[in-house]
Amino acid sequence: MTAPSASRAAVLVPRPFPGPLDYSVQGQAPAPGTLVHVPLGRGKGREVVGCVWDTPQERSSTLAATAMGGAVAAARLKPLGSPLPGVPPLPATLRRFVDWVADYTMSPPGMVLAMAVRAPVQTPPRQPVPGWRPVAPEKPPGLTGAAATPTRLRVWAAAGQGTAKTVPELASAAQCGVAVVRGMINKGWLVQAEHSGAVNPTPQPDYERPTLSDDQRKAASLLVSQVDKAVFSTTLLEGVTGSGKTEVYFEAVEQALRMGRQVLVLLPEIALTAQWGSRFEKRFGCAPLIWHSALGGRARTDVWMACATGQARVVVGARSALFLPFADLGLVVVDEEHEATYKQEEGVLYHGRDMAVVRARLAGAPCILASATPSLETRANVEKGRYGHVLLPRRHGGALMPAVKLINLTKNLPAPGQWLSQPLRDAVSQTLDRGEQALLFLNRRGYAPLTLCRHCGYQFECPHCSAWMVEHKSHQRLTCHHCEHSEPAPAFCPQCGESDMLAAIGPGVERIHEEARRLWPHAELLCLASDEMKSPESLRQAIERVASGQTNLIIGTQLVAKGWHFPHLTTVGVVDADLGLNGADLRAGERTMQLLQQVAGRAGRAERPGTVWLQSWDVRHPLMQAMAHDDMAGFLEAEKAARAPGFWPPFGRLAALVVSAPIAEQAEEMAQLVASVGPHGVPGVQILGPAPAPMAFLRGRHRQRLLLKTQRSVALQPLLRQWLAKVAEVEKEHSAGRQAKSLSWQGDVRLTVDIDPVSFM
Ligand SMILES: Nc1ncnc2c1ncn2[C@@H]1O[C@H](COP(=O)(O)OP(=O)(O)OP(=O)(O)O)[C@@H](O)[C@H]1O
Ligand SMILES: [Zn+2]
Repeated sequence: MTAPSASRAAVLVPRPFPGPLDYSVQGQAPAPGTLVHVPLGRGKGREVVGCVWDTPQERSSTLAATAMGGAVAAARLKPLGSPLPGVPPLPATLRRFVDWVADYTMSPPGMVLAMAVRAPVQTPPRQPVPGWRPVAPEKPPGLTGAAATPTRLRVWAAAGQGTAKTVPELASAAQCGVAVVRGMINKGWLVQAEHSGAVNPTPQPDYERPTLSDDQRKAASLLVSQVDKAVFSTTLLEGVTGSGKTEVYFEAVEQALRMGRQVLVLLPEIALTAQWGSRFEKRFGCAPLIWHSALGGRARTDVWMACATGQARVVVGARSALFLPFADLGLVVVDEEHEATYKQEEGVLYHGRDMAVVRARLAGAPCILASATPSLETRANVEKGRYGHVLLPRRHGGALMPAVKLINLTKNLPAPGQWLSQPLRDAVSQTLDRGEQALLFLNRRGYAPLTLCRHCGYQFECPHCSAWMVEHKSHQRLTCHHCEHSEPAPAFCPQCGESDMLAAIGPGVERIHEEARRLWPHAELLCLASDEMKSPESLRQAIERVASGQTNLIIGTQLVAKGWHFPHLTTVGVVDADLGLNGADLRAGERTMQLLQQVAGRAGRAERPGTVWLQSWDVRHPLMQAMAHDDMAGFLEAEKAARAPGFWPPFGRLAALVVSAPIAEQAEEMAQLVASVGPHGVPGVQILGPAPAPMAFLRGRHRQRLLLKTQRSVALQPLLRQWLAKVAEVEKEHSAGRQAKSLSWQGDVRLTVDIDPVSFM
């Protein structure tokens, strides 16, 4: 170990530079991880908050050397500013994670750092308040015999756990009044210590433990032993819908709590945190800390600080919670690991599930991936022996898996302008008659996906995207689902001027709602779609109404297919089971299967068995057959067999390159040029494209796509780095030569690189 140079410090700043910048330091450099103000650029007073970074030797040798080339003469260095007051340094495990994510996703490390430090930079931490700790490790003489009441002993134990706690925190942890705690302070048994100022709940490991079934106990004991070992491992917790996966991984959470370590649980959607939080509360006696982008600045900084000081015990959140500065992470859980929403599609393009595994590895902690329909990627890792595997084959409490029935739409065609076939109508009517709940599922928001002029054929398209405008009847507007564009519902055709010929084509969830209201006027209807649920609170109330049986007919989009527990629901009707099967997406089949399984899994979770009806135009499709015969294994084998020969994931790796520009020719020309300098003729490597992207026009930009596909044995990032370096070289030559006729080098042409793409738009 060499002492850090007294004259300079490397600081990573939240800007797209290739690596940290050097600053001059008077005396001893602050420790790596310290957040400091630093001047940036030429102008006076331009300052940002950066993070003191490690020397290249201290970083992993496997990382590409990202230091800014060529040392700047010491005399020309700008001086390091003051540290951010009250903010603990970023732990080394988080700094290594930032480096790792940057390296893997090929993003500037400063942009990854930005995600990790935004909270305390935007909202400074609270002033510390007094907290309390035990006066000594041993119980004081006064706290013995009759004076050692169970309540006092609980307070004593709580005070000794983790960091200092406020009086209300101790009272809550020991389930007693504040007077007991105050009394102990007066006796001198507790002494003052610094506390962050925010009140953090203390979950109790055995607040209310369920009795696990044999299957559940077996699965749980393996997960608990992983936590106990306190080393990195990854385990897939696979269990059919309603098998109690949550209860099982709660046992692992309990173990981490007992060991005094921190737990991170990732959910694929903010919407799920409320129901998850109340389950957690029932099990552990208090709410978890919640982290997601909709949180206010103060709340974010409180959670951030609680993670850094070790006071946060359990944090549940969206993928961005991976970048919280946990002091002592002892377990990472990724619930519904197969969900595509784990992929961040803007800024740093990372996959939350994969990065969760990396985060756990760097922290030396076990990772649990939970799902009823694990991704093929995760299954492949299980097959290779990289991930462990535990299975819950049955539903909890003897509930049966729902029966699946296919409705052939070619033979049961609904009347024009209607979407529910007779068999489905009958099934719903009978369900309502029995006093049970039914769900009609259509994964399409709005009223109708297309508005058409029947006179001239004009289609209402988004002016900024290659997409139809979706009618939203409730707001009387046409809206693009790919950008912010929205306009009032038209009164006449802009092309031919006809006013009575505009027609809504196809159904959205609002239209099914309308049809259902006509068919079952006495039903208690509820529409569960993101457009209706404006706040987490309105969603929570809606879920509660369904769960408690206050509604008996639910119309919903993918929002209802999540991990909800609806005990009264027995009939699920999927209005368009084929939706999502077509298109350019590599995982279209797999994804549709997961969604259908997930929505089917809401049915029959309690005493009464469930039935799922799938309306399809193609009942012979392998997926419909697999659904009807409960043969997911067969379906997955077929999926794998289709992907293996071409080395598609998980058998090979992909990177997508998207070139976009305001003018179509610009994007085309640049894409051709990118392709021309690509790694052609390299064994195990294939370049596909360029071709116009399926969304050839998006938010006002024309898009061309290329795919780099490699076999597993090929290192993808180095190949891509060389490729991009060549692109930059050619770009330089062109701009030096000022080739005026080349459009690509003028204006706003962008190239984005997406490693392991999930979206194929
Ligand atoms: N051992 C148990 N004791 C009591 N209740 C249980 C037990 N196991 C599961 N349950 C209950 O059964 C229901 C289903 O469990 P849970 O939601 O954990 O299943 P899941 O596998 O996560 O389902 P999904 O994949 O559909 O989200 C919940 O209401 C849960 O509280
Ligand atoms: Zn648009």
